Amino acid sequence: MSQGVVRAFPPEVLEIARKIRDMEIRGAGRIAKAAAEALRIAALKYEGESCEEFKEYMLKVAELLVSTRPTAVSLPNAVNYVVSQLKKPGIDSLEKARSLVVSRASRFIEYADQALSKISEFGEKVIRDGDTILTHCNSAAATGILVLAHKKGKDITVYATETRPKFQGYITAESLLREGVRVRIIPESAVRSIMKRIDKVVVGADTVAANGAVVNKVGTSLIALAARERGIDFFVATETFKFSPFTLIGDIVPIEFRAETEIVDEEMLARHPKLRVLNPAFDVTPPDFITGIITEIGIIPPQAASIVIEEMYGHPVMHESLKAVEEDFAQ
Ligand SMILES: O=C(COP(=O)(O)O)[C@H](O)[C@H](O)COP(=O)(O)O
Repeated sequence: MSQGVVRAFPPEVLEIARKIRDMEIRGAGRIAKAAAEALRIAALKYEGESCEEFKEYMLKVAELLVSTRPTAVSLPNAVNYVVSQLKKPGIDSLEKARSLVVSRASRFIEYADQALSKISEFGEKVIRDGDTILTHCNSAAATGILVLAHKKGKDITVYATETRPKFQGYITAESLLREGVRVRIIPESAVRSIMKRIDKVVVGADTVAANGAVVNKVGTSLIALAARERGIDFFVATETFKFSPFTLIGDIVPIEFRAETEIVDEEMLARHPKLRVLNPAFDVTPPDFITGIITEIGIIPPQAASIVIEEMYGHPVMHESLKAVEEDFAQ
């Protein structure tokens, strides 16, 4: 690799990174697609002439994107998919390297869109006419299922949690209302008391670990607990690129902790200098609480997560390139 100074990133790339960090682009699937798009733009806008410098520059862009939010594995998975093959032998000209990045980014985005439609089709089958369904936060994968069930003429009612502190439940409610779905918003604290009205739960995922545990918006695991208490089916809707190859070798999924001021205002913090606020953005739902994971390749039991990961990514110990790219990002 050249030791030259890495070029400035295009403003569009910096803007996408900022939007992901500030949650203007949010939700694990959208984050992954935005990262792929940022890599595509970075490749197209590269103005140098050296293949080696291009590779170094792309790895730096990749590193910037991966650093924006820590929990959703869709982000490093998308980035790895787009840039990891730059390390393969034979990528020895700038044009080859650039077209590799552009074509893989486009392919990822196309795959992600198709995956969402397939998830809707598989997931719609678990929804019955007359069902009342609880969802949490805002998940494109979960919402797609509910919209398709409604479009197929099933009379459903959706309970959407507010999802404090960022109120993503409002986004869910509005997108369902636009499609004509009947919606009730509830505070998360009401979940257990309304569970008697619920026929099934459908939520999204940020990461699926090799043991089938699902990392999603904080509060998901409490909803799963309340559903289990009543024997209510709990489904997770997710693309397979949210399955984490890193957990196959024991890596822990990092949980994002966000600013104290999302929970308590500056004035209260100033009045009580000893007060500390914990604001975890995600939590972990154990596999035993999950009825099925609805993916674009079918509905799988959570216990099959490691098989899916090996099929999709190979075993990381056998497949050094994935780890090598990850280490590059960490430098
Ligand atoms: O937890 C969240 C979003 O959290 P945040 O708002 O903090 O990003 C969503 O349930 C998953 O990302 C899945 O969403 P999708 O199915 O759209 O990928």
